[in-house]
Amino acid sequence: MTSERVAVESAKGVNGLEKIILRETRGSSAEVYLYGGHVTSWKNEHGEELLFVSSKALFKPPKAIRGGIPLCFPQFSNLGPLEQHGFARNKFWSIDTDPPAFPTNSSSKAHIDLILKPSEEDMKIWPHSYEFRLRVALGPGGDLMLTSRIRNTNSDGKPFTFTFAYHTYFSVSDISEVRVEGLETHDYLDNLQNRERFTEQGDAITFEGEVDKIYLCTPTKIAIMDHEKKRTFVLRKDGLPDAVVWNPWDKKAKAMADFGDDEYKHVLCVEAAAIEKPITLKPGEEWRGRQELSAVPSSYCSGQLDPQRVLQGS
Ligand SMILES: O=P(O)(O)OC[C@H]1O[C@@H](O)[C@H](O)[C@@H](O)[C@@H]1O
Repeated sequence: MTSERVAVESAKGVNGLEKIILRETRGSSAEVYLYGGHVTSWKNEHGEELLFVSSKALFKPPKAIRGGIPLCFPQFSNLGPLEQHGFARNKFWSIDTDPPAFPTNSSSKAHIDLILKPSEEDMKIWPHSYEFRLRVALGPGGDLMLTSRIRNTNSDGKPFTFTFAYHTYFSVSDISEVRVEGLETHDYLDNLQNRERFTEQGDAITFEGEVDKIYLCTPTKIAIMDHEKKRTFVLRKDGLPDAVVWNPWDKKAKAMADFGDDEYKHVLCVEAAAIEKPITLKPGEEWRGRQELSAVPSSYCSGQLDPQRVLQGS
């Protein structure tokens, strides 16, 4: 059927890297690179890009792509012996042609299933056998849904432990006009202060400088309000108690070779994550972590929008 072909298409991306394009009938789209199992584009039905990818992103293994949605697994940041953010984001994933049934009753044709399994070389670095299945799906309204299923397939009876994050780079008009609702009053570990624990004060989070915080035990819904664009991103998550908020600001931006000097103004990372309490799986056990993003027009102007309605609405 033609509609089937339009919904999921394979194409060559930057530097000839293979990518999958998902299209929904109303016009929204998404792109996923097999390199990293990495979502690099999410556009609404008007063709507007909702994710940030740096103009300096390299698209060259072994460097992870700067922007979109890198997957941090099996280690978030440098919280362990592995390379920063683990290795899933710089491995080549495969298309999973026969994924086990999904419990979600998504009717969307615009989805792709990817799988990552370790090679013998990989097992020298992390001596565990696993199957990491990722489903990327576009809902009828243009929502972007990512579901990760990670299974321990060790045959030596050993459990393994990991931390995880969907390192989502949201495209924003001007970081100083953005506020995040849903994390206020929550405890966080401040990566800029030796991961010391603090409690967030105030009504909402706004940005005036570098931020790198791991919010703990956060609600399932977080709103990112872009006043200038009159757009609100709603992040819904399941199985992912923590939420990282990161913006490198000017100094760190300049220090990153694959990030433009002024690009920090147009990006905010809010990352659904499982960090504080690492996940342990025994052989045969599976963990699931889901992140769903939607972008809704917001008419926030002089307090017109009640953020609670955004957070509590369906
Ligand atoms: O440059 P990387 O490895 O992609 O990491 C970017 C940032 O990712 C964030 O998630 C971390 O909290 C930051 O500490 C880190 O700097």
